[in-house]
Amino acid sequence: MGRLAVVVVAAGKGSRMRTQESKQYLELQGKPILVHTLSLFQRIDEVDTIVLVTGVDDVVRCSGYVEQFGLSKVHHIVPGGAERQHSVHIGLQQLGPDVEWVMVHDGVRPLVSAEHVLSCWRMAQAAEAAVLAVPVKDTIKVVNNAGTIQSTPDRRSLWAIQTPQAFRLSMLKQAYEQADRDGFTGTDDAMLVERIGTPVQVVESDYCNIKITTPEDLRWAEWIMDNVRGENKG
Ligand SMILES: Nc1ccn([C@@H]2O[C@H](COP(=O)(O)OP(=O)(O)OP(=O)(O)O)[C@@H](O)[C@H]2O)c(=O)n1
Ligand SMILES: C[C@](O)(CO)[C@H](O)COP(=O)(O)O
Repeated sequence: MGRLAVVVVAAGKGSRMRTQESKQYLELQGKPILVHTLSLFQRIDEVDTIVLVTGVDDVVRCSGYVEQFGLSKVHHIVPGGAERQHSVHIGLQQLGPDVEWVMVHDGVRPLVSAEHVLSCWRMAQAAEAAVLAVPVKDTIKVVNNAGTIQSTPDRRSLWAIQTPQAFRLSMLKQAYEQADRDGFTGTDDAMLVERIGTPVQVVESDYCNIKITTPEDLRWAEWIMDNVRGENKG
């Protein structure tokens, strides 16, 4: 079986969190959010290596966390780019031909369950590309700039996409290179893979795998860690 790498992207500024400190370094249960995320992948036996993509000014403190928290699978810590897509691309470039599979994960999703991570990877091994997702619970409307509803897509076909997103590495690299050549920017990795014609499978996750984005998410994340995901305490 080919080696599995995880690229954890954590080079964002967290502007929607509106804190001076980037949100990935805010503490959850006494440890930085990013440390919880890295610790989760550190504990999964199937993961061989982790690439951490961080802010240019945060490489040194992240090296400190790797030492302090025994994150021995973090083999690369590299500065990211202006958009998430650039950061992922930089992360992928650290991986050599010995790596067959890669999962891309947001540093600010510390509450994914190990079981769902493995389900996603298993699906990728069968289908080349897989992402975690949940069915949307609200009715979704397409609204124009004037605030007028244009249409109501059938909710049964709508899924909220999460990470990790798992792929054969060679195919994902090809998708990133094509996006680069075309000047295309997407908001997740699957979008880049879809546009080179590779089908991406959805694996049902749960609603606890939140992306910590705005201030209320922090309280919600504390609650989930206390009441649902004790095992995610890094
Ligand atoms: N240039 C960027 C932008 C985002 N990310 C990472 O991508 C993940 C998802 O992005 P998001 O939640 O949007 O984070 P931010 O870009 O930091 O947030 P905001 O959009 O509020 O500024 C985060 O772990 C973030 O650190 C990254 O590595 N490089
Ligand atoms: C990749 C992602 O987490 C899927 O939900 C999300 O698209 C990234 O969020 P961003 O706010 O667009 O960076």
